[in-house]
This record gives sequence, structure tokens and C-alpha cells, in this order.
Amino acid sequence: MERVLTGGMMPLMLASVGVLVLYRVLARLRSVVSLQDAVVVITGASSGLGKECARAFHAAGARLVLCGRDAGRLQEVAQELTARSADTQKKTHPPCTVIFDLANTDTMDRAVEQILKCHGRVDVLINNAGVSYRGNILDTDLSVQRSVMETNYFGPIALTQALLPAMVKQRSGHIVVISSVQGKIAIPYRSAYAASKHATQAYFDCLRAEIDHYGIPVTVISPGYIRTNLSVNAVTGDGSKYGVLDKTTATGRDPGDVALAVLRAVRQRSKDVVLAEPLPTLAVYLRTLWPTLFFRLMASRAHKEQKRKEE
Ligand SMILES: NC(=O)C1=CN([C@@H]2O[C@H](COP(=O)(O)OP(=O)(O)OC[C@H]3O[C@@H](n4cnc5c(N)ncnc54)[C@H](OP(=O)(O)O)[C@@H]3O)[C@@H](O)[C@H]2O)C=CC1
Ligand SMILES: CCCCCCCCCCCCCCCC(=O)OCC(=O)COP(=O)(O)O
Repeated sequence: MERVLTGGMMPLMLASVGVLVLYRVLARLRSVVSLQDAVVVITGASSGLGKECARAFHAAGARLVLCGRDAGRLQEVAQELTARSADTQKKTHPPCTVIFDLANTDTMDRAVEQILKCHGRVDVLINNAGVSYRGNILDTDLSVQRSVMETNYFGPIALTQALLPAMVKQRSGHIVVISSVQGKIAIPYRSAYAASKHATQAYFDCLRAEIDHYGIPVTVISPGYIRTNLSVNAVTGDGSKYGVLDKTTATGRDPGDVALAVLRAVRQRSKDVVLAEPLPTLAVYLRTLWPTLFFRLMASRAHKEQKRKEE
């Protein structure tokens, strides 16, 4: 075996690694897009990852349109960024804010009107806003399954579809969506959330292919745990707020680092980016390559959690 490795396999393995490294270097060198003066719309910009994206894209010189439901908190973010402008070397712009609820698609046309009014165009749409869920399917109201889907799936796709004609007309633009590792693997007690993120992945994969010929890229970003208020703001099976900062969330990645990775993905026009630790990343591959083992692991995870709840 040793002889086979040193004789035949080793050069092949080294050559494969070499090709991979070369590919990565070339990918890095690919023309990166400047965001100076680009109009960037960010949903869920009042907190967590959205707020960090606002900071990162503002520092990169983008003209921001910050969206959310809470006018006060959005205004605070806008004021913080405007105050920062004096310290940066780049030319920066005071952000514009637009208030709307993504779960209420009836108000979408009005929201889009306001978004387009800010700077007359949109160069990058970052669909970031979202809500998570914790619950057992048996004890979950269908209305909760529906409401998570409204916020995480129907809201973002309605906004995307409403802004897309303007991008097609100007023959440029970029659609970004913050999905989750749970858009690629489904874990127990997250049905509403995982389903909404799987739907998101599918929709934006279709969109990527359909608008490719307009030169409008679509980037799906799938992070693992990030240190934000996502678990605190999550809904439970009866629609009430979960209200707990889970250990997995508290020990997650720094949202500022994730925002910089989002910025990089936009600059490089990446198509699909997983930003997770090795174990969740491995789980994504396992789901495709060895599904029976993946399902076994998920069932055991569910049993353990059920037992813990009963104790
Ligand atoms: N934190 C994590 O571990 C991970 C997060 N993600 C994804 O990152 C994205 C950002 O979440 P994160 O920053 O972590 O969580 P936060 O709870 O901190 O932020 C969620 C944001 O979404 C906005 N939002 C929620 N519901 C609505 C709605 N109906 N209409 C408009 N805006 C809404 C909130 O704004 P407001 O309440 O002010 O309206 C808030 O700004 C989500 O899509 C999430 O799924 C993905 C993987 C891991
Ligand atoms: C042969 C080796 C097998 C190794 C595979 C081990 C499988 C381990 C399972 C790992 C599951 C990881 C789940 C990660 C979930 C995640 O990162 O979600 C991100 C979020 O969106 C968080 O949202 P939440 O509301 O759930 O906090």
C-alpha cells in the first residue's frame, strides 16, 4: 500500500492539490467589483448581521438603503454611520431608511417605491432579514409554519421580484440572500425555519440561472451559527417569542466577521457560499453522499433533545 501511495498515488494527489490551489488563487484574482457609490439595499439592518453588513458596506463607500420594521432602531444605525463618515478615508454617504414588514407583502409596492426614491436605482439587494423558530412539529400551529415562511421566504422573494425589473432595465445589479446551513440540511425542531431556508435556496438557485444572461449575479450565503439575537427573537410552536440566547448562538461567529465575508462574496460575485465550522460543513456533504447516516444522526439528535426536555 505504501509503495502504491509513493509510486502512483502521491504525484496524482499533489497535482490535484496544486490544481485546487491554483484555482483558488485565480478565483481570488478574478476582477473584484468596487462598491464605491453603489446603491446597496439591506433588509433587517436594525440588528445582528444586517447591522454589521450596514457598517461594512458603508465603510466600503456604498450608498445604503436600510430596511426594517423598527424606525427608531434603524434611525440609530443610520445616525451611527453618518457620524462615522468623518473618520473614514473613503467617500461615504448618509444612509436612507425604509420601514416595512416583510411578512406583509401587500405593502411591498409602496416599500419598493420608497427604496427606489432614495437614490433612483438599486445595485445590490441584500435579503438579510429573517426569523428563526424552535418547536416540535406535533405542537406547532400551522399559522406559525406559515408566518415564518412569510418572513423568510415570501417577503424576500416579493421584494426581489419587485426590484428585479429595474435591475433588468439598467442591465446590472446583484441579488444576495442570507440563507443558512439549514437551507442545505434540516435539523430536528427547526421545521419552519429549515423549510423556509430550503425554499430560499431553491428559489434563488432558479433565479441565478434565469437572470444569468442579464449579467445579474445571485449570491446565496449559508452561515452557521452567528452571535446575534436570532434565537432570542425566534418564535415557538404557539407563536410566542422563544426569548432565550442559546449557547450555540452565543458561541457563534462574530457578526462583523460574517459581514466582511458577505462583502467579499459580493465583490467577487460568488454564487454559493457556506460560512460554517467544519462539522456543519461536513454534515452538508453527508446529507448528499450518505443520507442514511445523516438521517440516523438527526434522529439520535432528536431523541436526545426530547429526553433532555422530559427530564
Ligand atoms: N444568527 C445566526 O446564527 C444565523 C443567522 N442567519 C440568518 O441571518 C439573517 C439575520 O439574522 P440575525 O442578524 O442573526 O438575527 P436578528 O434577530 O438579530 O436580526 C433579524 C433582523 O431581521 C429583521 N426582521 C425580522 N422579521 C422581519 C419582518 N417581518 N420584516 C422586516 N424585517 C424583519 C429584524 O428587524 P426588526 O425586528 O427591527 O424589524 C432584524 O433586523 C437571518 O436571515 C438569519 O436566518 C443564518 C445563519 C445563522
Ligand atoms: C462521519 C462523520 C459525521 C459528521 C457529521 C456530524 C453531523 C453533525 C450535525 C451538525 C448539525 C449542525 C447544525 C448547524 C445549524 C446551523 O449552523 O444553523 C445556522 C442557523 O441558521 C442557526 O439558526 P438557529 O435558529 O437554529 O439557531
